[in-house]
Amino acid sequence: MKKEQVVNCQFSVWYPIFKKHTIKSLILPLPQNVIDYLLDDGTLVVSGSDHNTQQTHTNNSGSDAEEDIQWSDDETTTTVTAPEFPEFTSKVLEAINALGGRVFPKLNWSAPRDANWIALNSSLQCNSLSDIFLLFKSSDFITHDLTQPFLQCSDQDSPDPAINYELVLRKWSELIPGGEFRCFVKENKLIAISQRDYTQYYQHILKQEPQICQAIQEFFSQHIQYNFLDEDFVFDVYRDSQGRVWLIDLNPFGEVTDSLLFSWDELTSGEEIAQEQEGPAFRYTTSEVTVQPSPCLSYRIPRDFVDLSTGEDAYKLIDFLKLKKSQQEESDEEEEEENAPQ
Ligand SMILES: Nc1ncnc2c1ncn2[C@@H]1O[C@H](COP(=O)(O)OP(=O)(O)OP(=O)(O)O)[C@@H](O)[C@H]1O
Repeated sequence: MKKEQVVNCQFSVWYPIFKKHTIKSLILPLPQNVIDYLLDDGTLVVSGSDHNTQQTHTNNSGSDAEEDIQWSDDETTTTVTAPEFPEFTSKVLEAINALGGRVFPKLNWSAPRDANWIALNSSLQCNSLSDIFLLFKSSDFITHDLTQPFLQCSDQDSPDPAINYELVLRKWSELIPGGEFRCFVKENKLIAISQRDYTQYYQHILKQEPQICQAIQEFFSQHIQYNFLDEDFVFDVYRDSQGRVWLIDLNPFGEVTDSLLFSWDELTSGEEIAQEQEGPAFRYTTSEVTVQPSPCLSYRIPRDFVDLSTGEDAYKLIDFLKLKKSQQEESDEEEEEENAPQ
């Protein structure tokens, strides 16, 4: 996979080409000070002038954003005032309103799928900039977009293309995971289709396999084939309850994209897949037995920590601070004992 393929798969590159066949979205340039804020991992802060800007945190952040921190009387806590971006905030709110009040946020390539557990509603649905910041600041996928988008490219000797970072806001749509499929295109030929949410068994896929496969093939040949900048790429689709197919996302054809129920070896060599049938190979989970844990589970931390960090359960925070205090007292006592004359 070449750097150019990654560049071509940015949202702002493919969206204008396939606008009619995908979910309505708006693209906002990301100012440098917002990028810096997203990359500053000193504090996990709920921010934005659209919400309360003050949060109390335990003092373990090591942040160097000194103007943002005021020491409180109690030395175990600091009051953190999130930086504000008034102009950007109003543009984002305007865009959210234009999209119906609820949005799905992404950067140039990725959505913060690994961070949905931290949101109060455990979802990527956002209605304010602070919702978006909380997800973005908690997501390794977003950090990857910002810091190393060309990590897995084969042409490492060539200079990295310049990237203009963008906040993508998509109209929130209730997508049923069983309707999502990932399609692999090599030399402008649709070679493979995989159920996207492969950790679950969906009976309707088993029952409607020929219809699903045909609908996706038609969608590809009518709207996608030969219209994209590369001849090798991966696209994600959603088949709605009326059988209509929508484009959800476009990804590079290579290791950086999850091959789901295929392997990149098979997809690149094409041998095993070609043997199966004339059209694309279609794979889906066929029984409960093969159901696997969700791939994003490893990104989670215990719910207690989430409640603490979001202040959802005030009593947990109080218990936590009490615990810290008693631990401190214990260690002070131990120190005193150690230092005591023999
Ligand atoms: N507009 C939307 N409203 C609600 N949910 C959405 C929307 N767009 C996408 N999703 C959900 O979020 C998931 C991830 O979306 P998307 O493919 O855009 O993210 P991504 O980070 O590019 O993922 P990947 O890295 O797997 O390509 C989709 O599978 C879908 O379930």
